[in-house]
Amino acid sequence: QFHMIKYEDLKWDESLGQGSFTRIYRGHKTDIRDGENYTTEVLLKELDAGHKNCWESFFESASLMSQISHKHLLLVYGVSVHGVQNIMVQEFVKYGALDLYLKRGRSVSVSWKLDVAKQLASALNFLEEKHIVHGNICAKNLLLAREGDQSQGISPFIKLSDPGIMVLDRIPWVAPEVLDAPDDLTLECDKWSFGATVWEIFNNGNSPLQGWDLDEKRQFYESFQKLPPSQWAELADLITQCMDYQAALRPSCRSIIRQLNSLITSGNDVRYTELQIIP
Ligand SMILES: N#Cc1ccc(Nc2nc(N)cc(-n3ccc(CO)n3)n2)cc1
Repeated sequence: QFHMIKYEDLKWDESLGQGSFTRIYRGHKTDIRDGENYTTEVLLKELDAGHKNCWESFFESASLMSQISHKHLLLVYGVSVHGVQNIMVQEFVKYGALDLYLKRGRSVSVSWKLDVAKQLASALNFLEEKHIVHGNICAKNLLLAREGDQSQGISPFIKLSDPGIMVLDRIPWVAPEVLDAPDDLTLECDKWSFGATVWEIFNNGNSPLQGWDLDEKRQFYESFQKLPPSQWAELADLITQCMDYQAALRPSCRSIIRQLNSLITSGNDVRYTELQIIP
C-alpha cells in the first residue's frame, strides 16, 4: 500500500522529540530522477523496535495517509525497514505540532483559530466523502505548515498527521462509544474528536481534563459531562453538538463548515463593535 524507501537513501539530522512508541527526527531523503540526485527534507518517524505489536497500526496509519492526497492531509513518502527498525518517511512540516505551537504562547487571533478549525473540518469532510475514519483527531496531530500573517492577510495552513498508534487514555478525544467497542470506529467518532480539538485550539493548546486520572476521565463519560464551555456561546454550542453522547446526533461536516463560516463572519462583527468608537 505504500512506497518502500531504501534505508541508505535516508539521512538523520536532529532529534525532534518522541511520542508514545515513536521517536521523530528531521532528516533528508535522496532520490535519483533522470540521473540527477535530489534531496528532500523529511520527517523520520521511528517506531520503537520494542513495540512489535504496534507494527500493523503503524503501517496501517502510514498506508491510510498514502492512499489519499489532499492539501490538508500530511504527505507520507513511504516507509523504510532496516532490521527490526521501522521508519515512516513524511513530508517535513515547518512549524511542527499545533499543540506545542500554541503552548509556546504564540498569541493568535480568533480568526486564526477559526481558520485552522475550518481547514480541519474540510480535511474531515474529504475523509468523510471517502468513508475513511482517521481515528485520532487532536491538536497534537495537527501540523502547522504556515504561521500566517494577520497584517498581510496570510492565513495559517495546517496538515492533519497520521493517526499514529492508538494509546489508551485518549479521553476526551476518543468518542465515548469507542471505549466500549474500540474496533468499530465510525465517521461520527471523528466528529467528537473534532469538537475536543476545537476546544484545545481555543484554549491555547492546553489539553482538556488536564491532570485528571483515568478513573476521573472515565467518570466524565459515565456521567455524560461536557467540557468547560467557551464564553463565545455559538462556539461552545458547536463544540457541544460535535461532542454529543449520541453519535447519530453529531452534525455533518457540511453543517460544521457552515457553522464555522457564520462564526467567522459574526466573529468579525464582534471585533468590529469592540473597535467601534461609540460617539
Ligand atoms: N521545533 C520543531 C519542529 C518539530 C517538528 C516539525 N515538523 C514535523 N513534521 C512532521 N511531518 C511531523 C511532525 N510531528 C511532530 C510531532 C509529531 C507526532 O506525530 N509529528 N513534525 C517542525 C519543527
